[in-house]
Amino acid sequence: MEDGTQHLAHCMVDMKELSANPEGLTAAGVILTPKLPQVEFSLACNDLVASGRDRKPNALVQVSVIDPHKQHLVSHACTEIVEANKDPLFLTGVTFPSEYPASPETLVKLTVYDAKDKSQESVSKWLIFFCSSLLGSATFSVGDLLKAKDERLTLSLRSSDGVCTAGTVVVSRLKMGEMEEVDVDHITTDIPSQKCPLVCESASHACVDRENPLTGPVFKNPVCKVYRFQTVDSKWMLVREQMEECTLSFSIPKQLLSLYIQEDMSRVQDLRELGDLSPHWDNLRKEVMTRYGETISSYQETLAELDKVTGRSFKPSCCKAQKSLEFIPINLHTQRMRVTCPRKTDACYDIVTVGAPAAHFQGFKCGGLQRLLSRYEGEKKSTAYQCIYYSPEHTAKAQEVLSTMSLLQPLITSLADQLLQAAQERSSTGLRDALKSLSDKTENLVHTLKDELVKSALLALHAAQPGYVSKNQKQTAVQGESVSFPLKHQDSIPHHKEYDEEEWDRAWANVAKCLTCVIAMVDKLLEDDNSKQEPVPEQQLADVITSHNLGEWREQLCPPVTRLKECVMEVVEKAKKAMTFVLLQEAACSIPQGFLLQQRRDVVFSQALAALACGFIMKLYAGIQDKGFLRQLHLVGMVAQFESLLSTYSEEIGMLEDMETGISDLQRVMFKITEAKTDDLGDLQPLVCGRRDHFTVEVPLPRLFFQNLPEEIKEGKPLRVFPVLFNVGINEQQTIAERFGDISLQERINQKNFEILEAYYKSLSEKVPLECLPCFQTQTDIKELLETLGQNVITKKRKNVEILWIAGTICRRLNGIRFTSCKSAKDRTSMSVTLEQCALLRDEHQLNKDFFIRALDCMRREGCRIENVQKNIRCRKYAFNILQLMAFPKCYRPPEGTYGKVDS
Ligand SMILES: O=P(O)(O)O[C@H]1[C@H](O)[C@@H](O)[C@H](O)[C@H](O)[C@@H]1OP(=O)(O)O
Repeated sequence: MEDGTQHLAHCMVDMKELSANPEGLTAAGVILTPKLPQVEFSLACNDLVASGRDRKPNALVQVSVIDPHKQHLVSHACTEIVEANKDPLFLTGVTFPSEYPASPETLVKLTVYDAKDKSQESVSKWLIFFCSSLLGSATFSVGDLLKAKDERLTLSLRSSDGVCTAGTVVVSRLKMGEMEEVDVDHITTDIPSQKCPLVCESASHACVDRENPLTGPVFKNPVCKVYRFQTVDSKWMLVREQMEECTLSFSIPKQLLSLYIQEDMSRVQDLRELGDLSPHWDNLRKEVMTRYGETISSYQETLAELDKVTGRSFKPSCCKAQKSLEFIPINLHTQRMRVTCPRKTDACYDIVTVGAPAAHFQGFKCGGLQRLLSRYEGEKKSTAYQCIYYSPEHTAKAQEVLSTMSLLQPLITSLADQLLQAAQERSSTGLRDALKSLSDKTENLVHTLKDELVKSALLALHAAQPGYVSKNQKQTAVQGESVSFPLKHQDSIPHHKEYDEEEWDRAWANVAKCLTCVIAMVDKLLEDDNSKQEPVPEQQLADVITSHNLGEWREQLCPPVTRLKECVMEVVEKAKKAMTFVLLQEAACSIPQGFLLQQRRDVVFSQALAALACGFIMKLYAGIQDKGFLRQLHLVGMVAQFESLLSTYSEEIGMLEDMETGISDLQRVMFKITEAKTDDLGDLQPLVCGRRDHFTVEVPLPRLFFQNLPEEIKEGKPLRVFPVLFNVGINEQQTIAERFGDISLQERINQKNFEILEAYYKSLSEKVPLECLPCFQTQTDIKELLETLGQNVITKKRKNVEILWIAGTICRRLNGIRFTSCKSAKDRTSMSVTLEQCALLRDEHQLNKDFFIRALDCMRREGCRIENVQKNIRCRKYAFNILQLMAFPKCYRPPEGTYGKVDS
């Protein structure tokens, strides 16, 4: 028998081997299907003989693979312990993912142990082998199983001396998606709820993959687990968990960092272009530029560090406070539960798990973003003695005006050129079309420029130039706010002429006038063209000919179009300076705090966006053939529901405050679907563009999939997401918060996000027929669920996890993206994900109630989440102690033996 250390070592080798072929993808073409697990089987034993005569064994099977090259055993999987049963039937199955180099020759060794007594469960699973006695073992090849009748093998278990038979082990192949209804009582057991191990019969040997073929180029290193559980009517359901990493963990933050750098560099450039400023403003500008420079070089350093990281696609929890990785989300994984039930189509339930998007490196001593930002706004207002105070709304408006102008100006120029091109070609339709677009865009621009903020900022900028003296030497009013800094007349500098307040109105009105001239000219040309086509008397015909001789269309149209372009250029330049001046105020009065806060916000947003993009793509791939879903997506958008289990005590308050802002900032994100140039992996990577106030994530799809999308999506319609966050703390810290502290943060978050969710549902039901939503067995009306949620968020009830359950259910019913989070998405998150999975099996797949706790324990003991813990801390134990667990709601407590102190 191998000792525990060997088991552990083998297990780690195993993990390495599993990730050896990280891509798991076939070559280019329409590739996106990683090969799915092909060989999966369940185990049961019969007639086991325990050492003590009167005892029935507590059996577990340890599954090892004999490595043909190295000729040694590699631990592969382990079942749960079935207590006091000589004919145990194990719920945890065995799977060989396609990445595992299994072949028909692969030899599998099954070793059955007797865990003696229940107290042994309090030690780690891997140590159980130390204190267990070996009952017997059997070996078979994968080929034997595939060839066997009904793909089932019954093998004799040999005792350690190889002489006696210690019972039998039954190996039954499992096939997802190929389950027939089978009568299940040809193996007798002592426990009525444990019947036949035969859960799957297939008509054909070919494993048909009924999952969506598009599983994606961004998901990596799958970990799979299979189980079988009994339904209320004594049938068997087959369940597979698949957990994957996401390459977006790194690629989105890296793209964002480049965009932040680019944005800040262009801010610096804009500030330079403000021209001469009086010494006071010039000094502030220099200081602000220095700060931008510091941010830029810090981000460049981080980016360089990240570029050095290769081959990793997740950040383990132990690196959460590492500076160079602060933009990377913690422990980001996707998890899919697939369920096969007799006579039913398979169902999949997806969830994204991620550590709280928060500035772990910067720490939480002074709280998190939500608190820091509001405190900072207050302070800024009262201490902005050096500069002009603009409200956050004004600053946001200035950013918006800048973005709009940077989009519209080049567009107007190119539409003006298109108009001239159409004139050159004498194309009436071309002229009309180009004119229509040109008018629309120019009107939009004029509308943007008419904003009072532009006008008042121009006045403020004028006053900030060297030698300015105001009419009455009095403080200048800036849009209802007063300039708290007295603008002094500087004698040494020549005086400006008085500021002409009407000048700006004339400037933007000129743009409108130029457009009117262009429209009039196009009308005239088209009218002339029309009349030329009508039969006309001789004299009039001569006039038409003469008028045409006056010049070609292009020549006639050129002067007003050129004037329009010049006017647009002129106003945009002025407005850009004005808005840059507003942003200078914002930056100047916030030195250094504002810059530090912006960096914190960038960090948190980066983690949140990586998680969101991962969830969006997972959802999109899964729903790519679902017309209702696609319709909902482009007509309204998708809910992204974050469940958080942070406590409102100590440093987790700060985490939650960071998370709240990070998630809310996701409202500034849109998605666009594009057609990939090729099906190569590189061309299928999402692309982020935009700036802090508005980012777009472009998701390329292979041609085949892109072509079948609704026209609106193909045309590049921006797709919205509605992020919502619900938090309920569950641990001992939350107990303290509830007894002696303050849980108002949690209450406020839940209330606010409930309102967002409610508003989303309202708009969804107005725009999309509710038949577009997925069907569920539990057909409680969504409205009713919302009402219950609404009541729960206002009810004072300790650790009211029902809020999370109902919010999660609503999200699934609304076809949204589910996220679960805690500090590191390792321990509490694992409890929640497994609970949610079992609740879905109970509510949607008639899981037998006697199997609920067993299923939950199996998943927590042997499932993907314990592998997640292993990946993070290289130890298979949830980091809870007994005292902590006593404070947990019961259903969040892991089974004995799976938790404890983690040796680092
Ligand atoms: O995954 P988490 O629940 O955030 O992990 C916590 C765990 O809940 C807690 O009991 C333990 O003391 C640690 O703080 C874990 O956080 P880590 O971030 O250290 O994994």
